[in-house]
Amino acid sequence: MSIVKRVQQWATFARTWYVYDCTWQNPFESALLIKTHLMGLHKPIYHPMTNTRSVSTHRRILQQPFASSSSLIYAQQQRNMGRLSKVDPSSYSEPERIVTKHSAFKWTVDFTNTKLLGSVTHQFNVLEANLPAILLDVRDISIKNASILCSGGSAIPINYFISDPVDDIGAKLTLELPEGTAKGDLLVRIDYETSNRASGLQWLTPEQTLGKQHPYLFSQCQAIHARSVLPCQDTPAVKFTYEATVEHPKELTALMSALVEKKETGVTKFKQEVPIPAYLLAIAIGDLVSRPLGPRSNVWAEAGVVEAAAEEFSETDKMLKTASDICGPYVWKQYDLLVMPPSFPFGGMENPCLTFVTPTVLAGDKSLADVVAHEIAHSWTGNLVTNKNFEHFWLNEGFTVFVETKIVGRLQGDKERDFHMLRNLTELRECIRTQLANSPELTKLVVDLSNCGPDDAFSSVPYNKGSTFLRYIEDLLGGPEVFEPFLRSYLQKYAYKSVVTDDFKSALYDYFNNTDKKDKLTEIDWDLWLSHEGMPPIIPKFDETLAAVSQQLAKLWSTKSTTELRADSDITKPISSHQLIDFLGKLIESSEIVDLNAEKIEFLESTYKLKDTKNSEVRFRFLRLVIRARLLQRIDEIIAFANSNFRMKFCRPIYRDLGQWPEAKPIAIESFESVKNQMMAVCAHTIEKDLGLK
Ligand SMILES: CC/C=C\C/C=C\CC(O)/C=C/C=C/C=C\[C@@H](O)CCCC(=O)O
Ligand SMILES: [Zn+2]
Repeated sequence: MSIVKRVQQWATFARTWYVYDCTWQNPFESALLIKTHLMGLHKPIYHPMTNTRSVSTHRRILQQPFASSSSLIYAQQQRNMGRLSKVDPSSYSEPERIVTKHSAFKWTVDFTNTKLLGSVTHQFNVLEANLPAILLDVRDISIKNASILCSGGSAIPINYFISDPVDDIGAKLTLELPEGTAKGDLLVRIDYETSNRASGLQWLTPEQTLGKQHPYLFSQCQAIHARSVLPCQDTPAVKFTYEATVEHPKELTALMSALVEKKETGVTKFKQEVPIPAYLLAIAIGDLVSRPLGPRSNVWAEAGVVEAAAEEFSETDKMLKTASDICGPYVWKQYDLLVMPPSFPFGGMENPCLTFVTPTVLAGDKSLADVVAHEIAHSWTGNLVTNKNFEHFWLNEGFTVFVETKIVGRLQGDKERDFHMLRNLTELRECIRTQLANSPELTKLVVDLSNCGPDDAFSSVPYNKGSTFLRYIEDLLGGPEVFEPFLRSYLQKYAYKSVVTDDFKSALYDYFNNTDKKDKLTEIDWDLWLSHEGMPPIIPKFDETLAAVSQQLAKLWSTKSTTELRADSDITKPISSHQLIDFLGKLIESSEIVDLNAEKIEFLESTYKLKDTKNSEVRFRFLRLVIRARLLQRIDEIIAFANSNFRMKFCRPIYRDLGQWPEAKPIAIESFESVKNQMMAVCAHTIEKDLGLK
């Protein structure tokens, strides 16, 4: 073997080794020194915490690209070794030692290079004397400089390095502190820039926008993508206020999850005075206009869609008032909506002061505007009382769906409220049967994220199993009259804080312990609800009037032939779009559908006028039935829908279904490869896994 080849082998092994253990805590240290020498780095390297002299060498080595084949092994090692935070398995930051109180961003938005350039100044509260270093989360962030800002205005540069990359999590930024750092306030400024592959940002070219004239930028930080936008304590255990100065093309409008402080040509200043977790940081910049929705609400969108959006979301203020009646005062001052480009990966995102909402809910008849009720509810459940880490995500989402259904109940009646819950259960069954078929542990209400990134754990379980649990408790304790006052007291008790499930449990016991409901509490099997897999162990008694219709239709269409159906007048009785959605969802669930062929599909399509439906929930379910019927002649239509929006709720199951259909799979893969660059990282990454490409 030539010496060159031998050196190459060593180099490959050495790169793997860095990935395996970057902290020099094992007997291979001397081997590492030899290998780094062979790689041409020529300088010995030292443990980063004990020798600051060689920090520049660390940086050279630790910012090397990491071998992806070994990074997964590394991720497990890293988690098993307990190096990720105890408070939050998805974060390196150490909220038990230091917390961020306030952050000030100064960003220049560079559309040419698709980067944010600038700085963040964090105001920390140091909780431990002599803290050796501040650990922050980063992902694809390039640090230019870091310094401590002194009260007199001077800046002391500090050493820093990035290490310990973990698949789907990011890496650790260590900012070394001078010896004897005291407890209390500490200001640290970091100059940095984002990468053009930042997982939390999406940059659209003018051609990818509705107006085709200007570029567009938006963020999606939940669950742990804020770390690709700025170095931060990217854990919901930490909440901070923020201010931002954003320099952007002067013809565009900049919006953030905050109040606008000042608007000048090409510079917008923002302020968020309510402490938020990093995942609620949000920014959008584009050619945007607005229409008023109420005294504290506007809807923002590209001009081509703003009128339709204003009409669709005209109930926003009513929903806000109803939510305040249920939950307490609205503390965020403004509640605006921003209609996103179709590639936004979720239905809605509860960014404070500015909910992001997918254009796929613009059905033309307000039938999908429940998403807004959901995002409004987050103003209390999630944004005010926040899960401490994403293992307890059900505290955000289960509570939010629970409040959302209460808003629906107040505005549309209890029958609609219960139908909403029952539709959610249809979705949950489908999710457990398909998406989570091979991950039963993710069907638990409280999940273990020590070996799994939050994006991979995301499903409708925390939403629908969580809200079912709360409805069960509400019914058990005597209904809304008894439970809603408790809900308000819980929200008040933990407002501005982050919680785990035990906090909810103790609030519940504290509240009801001295009442006649005390004995009822003993009936709750917490372990069964929180830690067991599968559907909710108890389904509360819901009003089934509206669901009975969709149930009956699903039964007819799954058991009867097309000829029999043509003669059945029951199938043509008028139904609501929600009943149509639930009926199609139940049909998808049926283990057998008699005569599922082109003729039946066409009859279904004509009976319910599905060809020109604007309702994305309807179209999505119908096309899944087309896939189930294996109608290859309609593949273009299926793919066109999957690629018309990258809301993961729709495109993931469609791509997954296509991946299980041998004749369609190559077409699906080819289509996915051709559009994946237009998807947000989270969407491309999960579909890649669904299609078995990763
Ligand atoms: C148990 C799961 C643990 C962690 C997952 C948390 C977040 C993961 C993630 O990928 C981000 C989710 C963001 C969701 C935002 C909005 C949803 O309410 C949308 C629901 C789906 C839809 O309607 O499109
Ligand atoms: Zn939500």
